[in-house]
Amino acid sequence: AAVFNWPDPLLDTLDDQLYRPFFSPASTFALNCNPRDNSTIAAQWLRLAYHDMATHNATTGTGGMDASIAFEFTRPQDVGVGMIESLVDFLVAPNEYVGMADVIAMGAINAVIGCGGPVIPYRGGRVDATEAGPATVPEPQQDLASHIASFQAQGFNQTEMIMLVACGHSLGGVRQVDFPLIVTDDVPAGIQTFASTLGFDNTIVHEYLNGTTENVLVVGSNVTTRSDLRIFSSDNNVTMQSLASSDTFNTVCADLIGRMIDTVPSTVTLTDVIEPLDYKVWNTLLFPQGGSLAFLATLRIIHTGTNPTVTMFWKERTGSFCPPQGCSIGTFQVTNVDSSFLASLKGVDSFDLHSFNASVDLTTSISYFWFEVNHNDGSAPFVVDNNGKNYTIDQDVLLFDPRRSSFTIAGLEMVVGVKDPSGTTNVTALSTLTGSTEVPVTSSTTITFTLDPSWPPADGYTFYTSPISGKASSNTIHATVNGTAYSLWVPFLDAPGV
Ligand code: HEM
Repeated sequence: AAVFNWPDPLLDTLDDQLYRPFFSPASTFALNCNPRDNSTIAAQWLRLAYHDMATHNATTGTGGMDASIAFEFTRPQDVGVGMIESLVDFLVAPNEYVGMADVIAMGAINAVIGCGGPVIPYRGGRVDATEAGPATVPEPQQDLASHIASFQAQGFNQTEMIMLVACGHSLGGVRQVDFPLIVTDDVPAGIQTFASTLGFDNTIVHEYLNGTTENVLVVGSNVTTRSDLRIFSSDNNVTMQSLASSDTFNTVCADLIGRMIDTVPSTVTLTDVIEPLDYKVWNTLLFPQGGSLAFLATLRIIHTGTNPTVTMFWKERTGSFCPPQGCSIGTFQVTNVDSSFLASLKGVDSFDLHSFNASVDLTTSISYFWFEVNHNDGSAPFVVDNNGKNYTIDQDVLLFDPRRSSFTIAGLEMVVGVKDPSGTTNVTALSTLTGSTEVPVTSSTTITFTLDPSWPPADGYTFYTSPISGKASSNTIHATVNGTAYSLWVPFLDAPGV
């Protein structure tokens, strides 16, 4: 599993999106196999993911899961409201570190579990394309040889092609409005589903094998577009028969859909599989407050039923203030929060959030922190120290100040403190903006801060402010103070203790 060395914005964000409930649309909307457009959100998300991947060329190492689909919606093979609606579902999820391609991949695994299918391992780190890929999504009117060639190019052999199509077409169906030449007869609700069951299961296989299928790509009156029939029968049904066991079907689909979402350009390296972290440092904030530095931090621990006592320790940045074993403070609040559906399928039902609100000496400041978890059972306290590296605070010169900041209807009046009395520091933020269905879906803008007249200098800090758009999904603040460049990523604006 991926090792989390704090700070790691990519893993940090992906962990939140995977395992924090209702945090990301990509882990929420498709649950309960929720219906939409007479199909399901899950079916729409899975089709979107396949079409995004289908630009891959295994020989040249180009294309794959790269969100190039956002540039390709006008192509006939990508027709359907579900495609654009799925992208809209995901618009708020990317940030500076997590691209849309990672979100589409996350949508695919949540689509499958949302409809009762198997858990698929998730890796992150996909890189978004800046232009359309080749038009290589297979189409129903093409012949078998073209389909074999397409899947070969995407990295799947003929057997795997049969399996992947059966897995994908476990969900959803063909809409008459989009494919009138395929769905030639009127069908209820304008869609001919691939199988008689809604969920992710191998009913598609059984109904194909026992001749009861109504899959229009198998038995439709338009023989030219019977692509599923040509594909499924291309090895005399040997592969389809092998999928008659639902355990085999689930194992095969988890493997192949996993490979599908991990199909990326050869220049991209994905992370290891991201599992729920045993310990995650979360929502750290450092800012000047009434003659000291307020330091807020939360340690997220997988709930085990025991009630450990957690202590946070820290060391000063300069001089000596803390005792040799470090300054320390106990939790001010422990909250038990639910985990996401995916986390619960991995055996993690909830997390305990141990929150700290420390008052750090202003002059000696803080350089790093760590935790001791005491299970109160006579065993030695367990040290949580970022895998031996400690949790390092690299600077205290440029700080986001959540208490001086305020929310407005338009967004946020962000206030940052700069440890420089001159009042002439040039402070900017790079805001990552979401919410556009125009490509590129994620954009960024640079914002300039000005001296904040409502917050006079205090505690050695000068305060600067700027309105930040409500569409900013995260901000990185930049300032150069006395020749040194500082930057601070602000992924969240609130934390326990603010
Ligand atoms: C030769 C290969 C394939 C062809 C020709 C094909 C063709 C089609 C067509 C024509 C539709 C109807 C779309 C609509 O009406 O909105 C469809 C739906 C769908 N396809 Fe495929 N497909 C292929 C492979 C795959 C693969 C490999 C997957 C995923 C692993 C997949 C997943 C889906 C899903 C989930 C739907 C249902 C969408 C919905 O209900 O909104 N397809 N496919």
